[in-house]
Amino acid sequence: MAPSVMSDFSSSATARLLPFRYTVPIRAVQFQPSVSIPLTPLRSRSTLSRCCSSSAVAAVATNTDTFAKVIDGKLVSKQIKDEVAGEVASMKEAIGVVPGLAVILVGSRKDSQTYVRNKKKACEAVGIKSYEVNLPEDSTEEEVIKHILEFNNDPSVHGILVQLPLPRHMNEENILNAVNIEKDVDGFHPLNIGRLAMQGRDPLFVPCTPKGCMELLYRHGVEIKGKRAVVIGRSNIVGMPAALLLQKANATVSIVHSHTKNPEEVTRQADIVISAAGVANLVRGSWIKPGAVMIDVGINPVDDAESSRGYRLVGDVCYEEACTVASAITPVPGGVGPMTIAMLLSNTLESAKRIHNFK
Ligand SMILES: Nc1nc(=O)c2c([nH]1)NC[C@@H]1CN(c3ccc(C(=O)N[C@@H](CCC(=O)O)C(=O)O)cc3)C=[N+]21
Repeated sequence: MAPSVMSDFSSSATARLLPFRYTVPIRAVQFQPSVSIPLTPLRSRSTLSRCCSSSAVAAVATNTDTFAKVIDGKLVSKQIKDEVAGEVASMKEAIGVVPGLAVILVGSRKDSQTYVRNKKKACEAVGIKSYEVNLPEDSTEEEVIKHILEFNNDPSVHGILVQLPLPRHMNEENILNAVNIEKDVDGFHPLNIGRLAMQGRDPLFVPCTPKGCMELLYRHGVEIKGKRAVVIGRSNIVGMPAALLLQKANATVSIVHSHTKNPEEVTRQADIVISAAGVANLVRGSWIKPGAVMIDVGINPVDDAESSRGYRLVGDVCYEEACTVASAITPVPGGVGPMTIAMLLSNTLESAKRIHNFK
């Protein structure tokens, strides 16, 4: 039997994905101490198959009594996409405006191409028009900025996304600064991030991945106010904005990073963990407070001869161990990843509504 899936989602329309006021207590589970677990991340295939193989997960998953609930990001993202599709349709009917998203991809990284293709598909599925520019790896910063400025001035474009990472010779800051903040659906412009960090100010857009994490917490009735939260990682696009959002939601927040002396001990204090470290199986069972809620942002490829791609994706959290300690957990894949795309669509719709003053 598969782990139980949390399904107490709100049916709220995209009423702009505000925090829900009600809470549904997450059932605490019995702590099963794990014995002498090394703190070093598990990287080798042999260790991985011992710790976090999918067959091990399936075997343990038959015991649903002591098992964390699975926070199904794929399901929630589907729900959000349906909500967005409904609003896109009514906007088109009412004022004849179709939201538009422009995506700029520089270079030919396979993973970036896949992400961009998935974003385009997701746009199509909800009725958002997508525009794509592909530039060669050796383009200049000026060429990229030229396209950004064109999209800034194009009234049919409501959101602009520059796929990251950019080629090494480009200055990311210069490029992201060129995006009109009114169309910055990624929320990466320093003005948007700055407003996110300030009391009493609100950004026009919140970065998609951390927003997706918060949305999963809200839609599963996880109480955040007054809780201890730990964010692992401090990147501009995930860790740092995630910590700011948790703080805005009145959690007491710590950030664990590569120079933290006692990451395990700090993480074990947390009622809510958002992990965005990019290290496969970094967070072991012993790092987790019994009953904690685990949001796993990591998407780490590990070799897997049995998979057709030759690899499979695992999170930062050792899923199989966490399942016996945490009260709820996001899987990888199927957790935060699909939410990132859903939030991008939601931000693009929000932008079109704001620009056209459509309520
Ligand atoms: N300007 C910019 N904005 C971004 O939002 C952005 C970016 N650059 N660069 C790369 C990262 C990564 N990212 C993901 C989006 C969806 C999944 C996703 O849907 N993953 C699925 C499937 C993964 C698979 O099977 O390949 C899952 O986790 O279930 C993952 C990762 C957006 N990013």
